[in-house]
Amino acid sequence: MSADHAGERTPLVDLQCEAHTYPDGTVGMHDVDFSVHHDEVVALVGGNGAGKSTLLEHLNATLVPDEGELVVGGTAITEDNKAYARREVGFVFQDADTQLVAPTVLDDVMFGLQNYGVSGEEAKRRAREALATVDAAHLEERIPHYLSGGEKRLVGLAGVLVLEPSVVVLDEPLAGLDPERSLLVADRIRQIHREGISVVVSTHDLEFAAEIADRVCVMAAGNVVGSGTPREVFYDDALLERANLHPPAAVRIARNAGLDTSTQPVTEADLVTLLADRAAASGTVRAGSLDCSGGD
Ligand SMILES: Nc1ncnc2c1ncn2[C@@H]1O[C@H](COP(=O)(O)OP(=O)(O)OP(=O)(O)O)[C@@H](O)[C@H]1O
Repeated sequence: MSADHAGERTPLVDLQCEAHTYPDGTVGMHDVDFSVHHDEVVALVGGNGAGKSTLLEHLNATLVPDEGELVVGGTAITEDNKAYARREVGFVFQDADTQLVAPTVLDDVMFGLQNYGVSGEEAKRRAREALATVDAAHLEERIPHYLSGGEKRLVGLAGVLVLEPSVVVLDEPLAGLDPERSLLVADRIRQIHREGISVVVSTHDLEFAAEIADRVCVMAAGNVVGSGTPREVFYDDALLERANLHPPAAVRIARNAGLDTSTQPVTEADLVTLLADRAAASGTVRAGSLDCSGGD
């Protein structure tokens, strides 16, 4: 959906945080007003220490504001109903070890379901289904602790999806993943979105953000300093500079090659289309003969 219309509907998650101060006195974020709406993928971008993880961890009440409020599905979250926030907002941590607790992968994915009273056989069936969704069915008998970083991330995602949350939050989902697994995670995010689950990801990979996001929020020094569609954000040089970010490759290549960027290409597929159109216009290449396997 268009980010411009995002504010017209009741958000799934609505966070107002005047400040979050860590025990050592560091202010992790301040003056943040952040919502997640139905049917959207939001990418949170920003330099190291900008406050992305701090913000994400507020979305399911892992962290709470010094002053402010978290509202999930219209319900204000307090000490007493944090479990509701955790169920509605599934969190895939960057450090997957924090969420893998059981002796085998299958047990681990079943764990949350069993906590909610789902019986053994039913929990097993649903856990297997969730593992298959993230292409990790072959790992079910493995010991979580010994999985590779990328495998842990996929199993963590299965453990979240199996609980059928309304929002999935992923902190740096591509960190440490090989290119094949990165494409798989991007695909899974699109699939989760198609199934009606909203997604929030933090990432340093702006190409990935351009590929998957409906809305990009830019953080700097603990604050959300700008947001918009990928095109709006990735052609806003002043905003990117403020957050110490460089535009995604498609933007840089289009500019460096002196292409007409009035269509604001932000993805590889956009760039290929622009090149194909230009080649067709100059009569050198038949339109459509260039291909881009990365796009959808
Ligand atoms: N547990 C903590 N105790 C003290 N300070 C913290 C803690 N966690 C984060 N911070 C600080 O809060 C600020 C925001 O950190 P955060 O991890 O949210 O940033 P980030 O944008 O996710 O960074 P990165 O991209 O490097 O992961 C930083 O100054 C960081 O040092």
